[in-house]
Amino acid sequence: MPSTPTLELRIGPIAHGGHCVARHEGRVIFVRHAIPGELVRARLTEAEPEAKFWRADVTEVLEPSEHRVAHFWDPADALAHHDPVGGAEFGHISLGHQRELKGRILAEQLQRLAGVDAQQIGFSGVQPAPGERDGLGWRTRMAYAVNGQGALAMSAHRSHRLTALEQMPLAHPGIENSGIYQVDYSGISRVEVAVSSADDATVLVLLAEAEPEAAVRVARQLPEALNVAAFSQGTGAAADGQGALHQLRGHSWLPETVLGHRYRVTGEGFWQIHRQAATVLTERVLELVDPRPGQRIADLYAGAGLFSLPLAQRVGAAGALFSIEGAPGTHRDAKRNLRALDQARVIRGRVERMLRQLAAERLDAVVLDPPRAGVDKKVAAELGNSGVPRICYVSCDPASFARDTARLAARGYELGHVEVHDLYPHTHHMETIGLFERR
Ligand SMILES: C[S@@+](CC[C@H](N)C(=O)[O-])C[C@H]1O[C@@H](n2cnc3c(N)ncnc32)[C@H](O)[C@@H]1O
Repeated sequence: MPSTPTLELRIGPIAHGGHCVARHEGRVIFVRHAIPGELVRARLTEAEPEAKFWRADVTEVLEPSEHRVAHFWDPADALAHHDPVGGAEFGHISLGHQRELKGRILAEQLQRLAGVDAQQIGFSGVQPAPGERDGLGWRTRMAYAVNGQGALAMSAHRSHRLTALEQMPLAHPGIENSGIYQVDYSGISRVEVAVSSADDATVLVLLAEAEPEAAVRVARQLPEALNVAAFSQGTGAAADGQGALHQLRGHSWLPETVLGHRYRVTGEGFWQIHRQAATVLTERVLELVDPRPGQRIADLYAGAGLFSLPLAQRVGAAGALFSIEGAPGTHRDAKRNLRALDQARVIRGRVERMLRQLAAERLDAVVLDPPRAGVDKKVAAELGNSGVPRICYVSCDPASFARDTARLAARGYELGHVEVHDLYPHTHHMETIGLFERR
């Protein structure tokens, strides 16, 4: 029985961050595992008397939404467990309605933070990945905690409580069938697993923050076919990438192929998570930016060069492509991935510091794909002052995207087109692409 109090709540609108808004005696309560319109009983998880808002998790549904479905994964089912694991927090909502809610979140954020009416600029709803049926098996990258018994585990939302796992239905079958769940990971802090979407089979296991003897012992237990490396993060910020990778078996990188272009991605380096994301996003960026021979384009937060490579190819030898990435390992991948193209200038550094250097380059377009936090104020201001005719902004967070839309608008850039792709089914995440043109 729960020791914390429960409340009966009528669920209001969906909000950014995967929860719905409800009110109790005038106070806002952010409720997880609910659907707008439902009447639920919810357990308070954060309820400081003086706090402006509280948090709660649904424990019982008194009046279900017509869009409620049985959760596909028991450990994440809030109706079955008090501390459901995170990572599939929309699994109780039909896939179609998940997309409807994500579209509402984007529209609300754009309206509230940037004063933009999404419908007026042609926003036509959230698009599923091509061929999507059940929203399962899409994650080509997984990160697991390790519990006290050495088993792969995940934590509940805003909690350190771990649940041991024997499967994760959102993970790519190449990961699920690789034999990783049957191993004792004692002595390892975190396990990251990635599968190549080029062949759906090559798997790399990264043992993070591992005691050296433990890493060797675990590598011996893992099936022979798997590539294994030990990884230590170091102390720097992600973009400064002070991590060190130590190869234990096979390669410490994965091959990827997107629209006929071949890439190599180092274990700890960034790559899109959904098995189709790299293709979907590259196709859309190319269509929106429409690069022409001789043009000069910058790809900021470029990762391993996913967009840089086809952009460089399209601008051709008479053009120039500037690919800027902060993490050293990922930058090295980009250098290697773009080495055949003389027009590609692959620059390592933080965008905040490098953008000024591009000011004299008379750019025709900028593509940017920052981390969840979006671009910082200074980057938005410099981009806004750059005079570049078009900016294609790829974003994994609708709130920072809307905030940056307002910042760019203040410098004369109008959001003329926005689209959202459901590249994180059964979670509240989404991928937004916006095209800004200079007024
Ligand atoms: C969302 S990923 C996009 C990568 C690439 N566009 C792709 O789709 O594969 C963001 C990238 O920005 C890098 N990054 C984060 N902060 C940065 C910064 N301040 N300056 C430069 N790169 C940064 C990360 O290392 C990561 O590779």
